[in-house]
Amino acid sequence: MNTWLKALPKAELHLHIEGTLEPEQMFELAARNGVTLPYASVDEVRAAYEFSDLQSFLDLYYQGMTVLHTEQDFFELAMAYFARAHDDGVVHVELSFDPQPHLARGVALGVPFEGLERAMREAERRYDISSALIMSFVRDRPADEALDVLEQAQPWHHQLAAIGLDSAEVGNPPEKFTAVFERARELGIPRLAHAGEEGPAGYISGALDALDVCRIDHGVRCLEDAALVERLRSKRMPLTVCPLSNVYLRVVERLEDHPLPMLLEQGLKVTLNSDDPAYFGGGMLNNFIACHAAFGWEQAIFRQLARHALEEAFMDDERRSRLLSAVASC
Ligand code: HPA
Ligand SMILES: [Zn+2]
Repeated sequence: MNTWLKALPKAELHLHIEGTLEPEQMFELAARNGVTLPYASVDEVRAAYEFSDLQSFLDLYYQGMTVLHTEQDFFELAMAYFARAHDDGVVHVELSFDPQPHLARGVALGVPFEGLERAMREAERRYDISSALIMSFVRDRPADEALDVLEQAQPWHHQLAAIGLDSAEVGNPPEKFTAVFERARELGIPRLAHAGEEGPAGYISGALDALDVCRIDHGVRCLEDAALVERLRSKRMPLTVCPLSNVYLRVVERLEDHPLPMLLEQGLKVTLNSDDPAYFGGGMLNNFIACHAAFGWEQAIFRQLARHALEEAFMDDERRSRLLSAVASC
C-alpha cells in the first residue's frame, strides 16, 4: 500500500513554506546569516518539538524563520521542500508564506516573493511540479497592518493565487479581517482562511460570511454544528485537513480519534495536507500512510481525496484533467 500511496498523484493545498524548514537547514542558514539560535545542535532543535497547543508551536515556528534573510534563502528553502515533495509523489503544491513576521524583522516584501517565484519555476522544470503562491495574513497582528501589506504587495499581485489567514486563531475571529478580504475581493484575488482548527465552528461560518472564502483550511471543528456541516456539504466547500498537524498540536489525542472518517461520511470535500511538515512528523506521504494505518482506508478513499485536491487546485485545466485521469487509473 505504501508504494501505491507514493505513486498516487497528490496535490498539496495547505503548506506553510516556513514550516518546511528542517533543523539541518535552519543551522546552515543561521551560520550563513550570522543568526544565533538558542540551540546547540540539530538534535536539540528536534527535542524542542514537543507542542502542547497551536501557540507553543507558533513560538518555535516564528523563531525558526528568523534565519531566512535573502532571496536565495527562500529559494533554497522551497527547493529543498520541492525535492522532498517530489520523492513523496506530490505533483502540485500550493505554498503559503507569512510576509508580516519577515517585514517586522526587516526583510522586504520582494525577498520572499522573488525567491519563492524562482523556486516555483525551477520545480516545474526540474520535477514537473506545478505550484501556486498564497500570501497569508497573521491574524494575531492588527487588521490595518494586513491591509497595508496587501497594498504594498501590489507589484506582486499577479504572482498570487490567493490570500490566506493563519496563526493564533482563538480570540482573532475572521470578522476582524472583513475589510482586508473585501479589498482582496475588489482586486480579484481569491480568499482562503484557517478556521475551526483550535477555534470554534462559529469561526468557520464567520469565514464564509465575512471573508467570502473559497476554501477552509482545517475546518475539523465544523462537526460541532450540524447546520454548518449541511452548508459546507451543499456548497462543496473544500476543507484542507492536516491529520498529523492535528495530532502534534493536540487538536486530537491520537490519529485514531480524528474526525476525518466522520467528515467523509458527512459527504464533505476533504483533502489531506501536511501543514508544517518539518515540525509535524513529515510530509504528504507520511500523512497518507498514517491515515491508512489509523483508518484502514482502501485505495478508493485515497483516490477520492486526491481527486478532491486536484479539483480545487489553482491549476490550468489541461493539467488538471491529465492528473485526474492519472488518479483514476492509479
Ligand atoms: O498550523 C498552523 N495553524 C495556524 N497558523 C499556522 N501558521 C503556520 N502553521 C500554522
Ligand atoms: Zn496551516
